[in-house]
Amino acid sequence: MGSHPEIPRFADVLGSLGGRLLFAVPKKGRLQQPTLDLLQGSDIQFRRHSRLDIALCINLPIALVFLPAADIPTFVGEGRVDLGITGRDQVAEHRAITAGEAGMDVGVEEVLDLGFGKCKLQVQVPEKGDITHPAELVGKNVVTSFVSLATAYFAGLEEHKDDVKVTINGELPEVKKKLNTKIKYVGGSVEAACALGVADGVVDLVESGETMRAAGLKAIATVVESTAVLIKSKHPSDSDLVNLITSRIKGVITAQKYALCQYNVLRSKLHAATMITPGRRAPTITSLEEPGWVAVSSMVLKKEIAVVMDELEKVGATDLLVLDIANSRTG
Ligand SMILES: Nc1ncnc2c1ncn2[C@@H]1O[C@H](COP(=O)(O)OP(=O)(O)OP(=O)(O)O)[C@@H](O)[C@H]1O
Ligand SMILES: O=P(O)(O)OC[C@H]1O[C@H](OP(=O)(O)OP(=O)(O)O)[C@H](O)[C@@H]1O
Repeated sequence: MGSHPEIPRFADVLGSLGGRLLFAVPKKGRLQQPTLDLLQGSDIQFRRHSRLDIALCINLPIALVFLPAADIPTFVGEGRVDLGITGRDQVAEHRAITAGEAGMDVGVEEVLDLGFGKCKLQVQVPEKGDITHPAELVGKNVVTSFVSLATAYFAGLEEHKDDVKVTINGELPEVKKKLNTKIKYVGGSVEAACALGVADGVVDLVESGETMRAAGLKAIATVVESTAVLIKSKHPSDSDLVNLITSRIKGVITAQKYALCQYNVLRSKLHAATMITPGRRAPTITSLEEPGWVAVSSMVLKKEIAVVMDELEKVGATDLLVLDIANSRTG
């Protein structure tokens, strides 16, 4: 028999944490890579053994725990894990679950919107069918992976059948009685349920809409709009470290969103130019050796950069440069 190299076990690593802050990150799926990129940008260094779902950070007293995105709000909500990254849809589902269980507290606070993983949880029905409004699904079969959110949503519809504007962005309708609508759980490929005759409608995530259209479905209402979020437990083990990680992640996100725009302009045109580039707090202005001229440097949203450059040229700015920001700390 060959000898096996020593493979650390999850329980052993967990038992030897020595007061480290636990930070849950998605172990797979669409949120994993952008989350790992964010950790790298925040200089949270770690080494992960293959197959092991826990990794100790090398340069901070943190341990990363790799968990399914759907389970992260539960672990953070229970308070054993201090921080987590998951979708707002998953946090909303956790809220809907805990709202339905007497004495259970949601236990989770959203700290930061991370901007990636943008999608919508939508009510969808067959494109060629008669249903055009979610209230028409009341009493019928609805299939979803988000059972508690869908239950709360249809409870709202059943209570206010005539109210066409029932949405639960933020507000959760109370589930007071047994629903007439039959909500069934499936773990994936939700979009197939209507074609397979299992559902009259589904509640599923939509990003580009390709999956929905390929399944012959159309969206008729939005239950939750989602992006990835940083969440924390209500009583983290080390609030200072939570604040440090939050600042680092915030710095990386700001750096991704903004570029630094630099240009030269006549002082007489400075007012017009700085109206175009007001900066986050204020632009930095320095005098040039050439009389009457100033140099301006200002943070500009990346998505607006082309229009900003067009406008700057129109007011006479020259020597325009746009520089990437590697990292940032702003107020
Ligand atoms: N098409 C999408 N576009 C953008 N974000 C998405 C999309 N689908 C899911 N998400 C986000 O990613 C989160 C995790 O979904 P994903 O399907 O990647 O998870 P998973 O852990 O691999 O689960 P599953 O095994 O059920 O697919 C969702 O809760 C949502 O916030
Ligand atoms: O609007 P689109 O860009 O097409 O994305 C939406 C699809 O993405 C997710 O599924 P995923 O691909 O993660 O597979 P799953 O069905 O196994 O969850 C979601 O559940 C939708 O099916």
